[in-house]
Amino acid sequence: MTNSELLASWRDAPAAHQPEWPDRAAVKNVLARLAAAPALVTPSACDYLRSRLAAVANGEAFALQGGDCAETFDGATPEAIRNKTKTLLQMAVIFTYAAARPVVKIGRMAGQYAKPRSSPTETRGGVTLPVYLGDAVNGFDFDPVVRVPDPARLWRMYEASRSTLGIVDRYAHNGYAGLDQLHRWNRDFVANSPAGARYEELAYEIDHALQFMRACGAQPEELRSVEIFASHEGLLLDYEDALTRIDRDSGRAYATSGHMLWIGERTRALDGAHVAYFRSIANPIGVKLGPTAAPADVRSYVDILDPDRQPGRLTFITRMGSRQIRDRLPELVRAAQDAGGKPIWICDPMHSNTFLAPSGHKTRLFVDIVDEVRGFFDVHRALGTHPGGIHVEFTGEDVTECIGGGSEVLVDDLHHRYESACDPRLNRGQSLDLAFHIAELL
Ligand SMILES: O=C[C@H](O)[C@H](O)COP(=O)(O)O
Ligand SMILES: C=C(OP(=O)(O)O)C(=O)O
Repeated sequence: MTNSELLASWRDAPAAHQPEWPDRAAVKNVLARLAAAPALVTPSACDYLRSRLAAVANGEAFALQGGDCAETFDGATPEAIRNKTKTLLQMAVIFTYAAARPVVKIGRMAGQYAKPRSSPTETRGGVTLPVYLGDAVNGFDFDPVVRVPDPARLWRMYEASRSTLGIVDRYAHNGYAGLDQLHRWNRDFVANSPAGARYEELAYEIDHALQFMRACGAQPEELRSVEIFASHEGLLLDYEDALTRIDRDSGRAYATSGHMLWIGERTRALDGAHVAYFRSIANPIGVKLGPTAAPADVRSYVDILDPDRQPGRLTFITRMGSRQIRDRLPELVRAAQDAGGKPIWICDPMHSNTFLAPSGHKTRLFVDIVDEVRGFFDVHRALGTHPGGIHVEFTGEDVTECIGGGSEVLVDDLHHRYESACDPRLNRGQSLDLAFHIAELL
């Protein structure tokens, strides 16, 4: 198959969870605009992430992937993005110190605007409307006009992603994200949170170590800037295809909407359009694996998506649920080994631990999240493989969406600040608390 045949091949396969746009001409127009627009990330930056992930595949680094369940256009403010970035950096510092290994930081950011849903419709008070599919497709308000898929939103997704990348990039490189700012990230937070206070103690220890290093003449690069990569679920294939660019040097195709894209649990059919599209791009990619994933599927993903067995190319993001992780994961890890693959294994302890609280809020128990991560580490330790990282949904705000952890959110607190546009996220205290639990495992 030629490169362009490979790139076009996804169009012949069934594509699950694609929006039904009412105005096809408008879709064509916006896709043409996107196809002519500048790439959001460069192929060389994607290759660089792959090289960093190769260290994770080799057991020399740990990966932290996290951010909102569903980004929103209104939520893409500099302050909210900085708060999310700070949370990501604080968690990463906790891991780095605990594991004494580099942490590859990957935001669920700058592109996480489309959601696969369980049902195509939502009913409230006897009224049924199309379900919210993410800001890239329709609006969140329960209103018949707002819920109609609008292709102009694909352009807004591009713009919001571009502006988010710019904010993160400035934050990462202007001195605010360097290790000498450890206390500053926590300043607004330490007073009212046990996890913040624990973090502060750790920050003092790190300060001490840094002073020692400076006294020895060392100037670690992380003191001044950090690397933060962007990832999202590559759900909307028309959007991804329009932003696919051929790298002039290598002749390979790259999704330029983000450094790393993943295939979701609902769209990972082996003969489906998502697998076909992902096969054609050279980015580092992920595949979510839920409890129904079979060992034979894993062998096929390795063969189809990582034919060259390139370290850092393929990540399996497992989301089994705290009750199934210990039973389901071992055979999948062995299947990847049988196929001669060396994928990265990342634990998503969020997506199979969701339930509906009596108040009607979708929520997750902090203890289940911790337990799934523990199960993930137990399995890898027993098999002698590397528990490569975690994938979490969090925000930098003090929301009340998950129960327990940090400064204890109770089931009756959920309504106080439930702001997620889709699934429940850890707030900042819960995120740091989780990071300290994981640090013990590291
Ligand atoms: O984030 C994951 C899915 O999009 C989400 O869990 C779907 O939620 P639903 O089951 O409410 O549709
Ligand atoms: C939809 C998601 O998860 P999953 O595919 O694992 O259900 C997600 O991570 O947003």
